[in-house]
Formats: sequence, structure tokens, C-alpha cells
Amino acid sequence: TRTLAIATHDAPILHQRAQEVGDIQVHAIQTLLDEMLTTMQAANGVGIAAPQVFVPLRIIIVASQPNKRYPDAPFMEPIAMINPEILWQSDTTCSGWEGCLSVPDTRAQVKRAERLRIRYWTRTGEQVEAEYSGFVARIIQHECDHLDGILFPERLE
Ligand SMILES: O=C(O)C[C@@H](Cc1ccccc1)C(=O)SCC(=O)c1ccccc1
Ligand SMILES: [Zn+2]
Repeated sequence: TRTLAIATHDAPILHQRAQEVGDIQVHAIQTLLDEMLTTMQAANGVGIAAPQVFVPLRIIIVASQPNKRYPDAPFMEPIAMINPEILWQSDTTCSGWEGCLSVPDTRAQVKRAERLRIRYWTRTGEQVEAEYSGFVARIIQHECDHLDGILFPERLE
């Protein structure tokens, strides 16, 4: 599986809204999903969004795992979310460190909703709803922002 080039923050695609994936396309994007995962892992990320690899589609991968920056991050199997929609998010917020593969050498504390409920299509094309909290909810909000052309420095107080 190839690794793909990662757009840096000056790339226009990172400042645009990505397009929904049509249901017939779900079959066609399987290779892209594998390449996004490989690219994220090679970059030691815990998430990635399709616009970061120059693909203007509403696809994210969420893959929290402990790493040297985040030794207490929960471990989870990577999840590909197609056309993710945040249905609800808690009023309760929390601040935590974020970084971005497209904004190298930058870390900042960002305030995010502590919990959220999200609906998305899986890579096998079934619709799923699920709730997340904490660091995984943070990653999801960060990745969904990428689909709307928002980078985390724009979220700083
Ligand atoms: O640019 C991306 O979407 C990947 C980004 C995801 C992310 C990290 C931390 C909080 C929210 C979203 C990264 O994986 S940056 C690299 C990293 O592993 C990391 C950086 C700072 C804190 C924790 C992890
Ligand atoms: Zn990012």
C-alpha cells in the first residue's frame, strides 16, 4: 500500500468544504482508505482526513493509540468514517493538546466538546451511529473540521 503526500496548511484544499461520497463510490474508495491509513501510520498520527491527502471527499480515519506524545491515549482499532455527521455534542467542553499532520511543529491546547454522537457510513457501506468521549471525541472533532476546511489553530481562544 502506497503512502500519499500530505498537504501542508497553505494548500487551498485544506480551506475548502469536502464533498459527500456517493453510495456507489463506497466500493471505489477501498484502496484510498488503505492508503490513508498507511499514510497516517507512517506519519505517527492518530487520525487523518481525505483533504489532507489532496482528496476533497468527506472521509476520515480515527485511530487513537498511545504514543510518546500521548502515552495515555486509549487504544482503538482504526475506524474509517464516510460522510460523518456529528448529530449532537455535549455543552461540556475540555481543553487538550492537539497537533496536525498538515501544520508541522505546532502544538496547542484546544477546547472541544467532551462527548459527541456521530452518524457515518462504514467502509462496507452500512450506516452506524455511535457516541464517543474524551481523546477519541477530540480526534473526531479535529478530523471533521478538516472536512469543513477548518484547521485547529483557527479554534484557539
Ligand atoms: O492532522 C491530523 O488530523 C492528525 C492529528 C490528529 C489529532 C491529534 C491530536 C488531537 C486531535 C487530533 C495527529 O495525529 S497529530 C500527531 C499526534 O499523534 C499527536 C499530536 C499532538 C497530541 C497528540 C497526538
Ligand atoms: Zn489535522
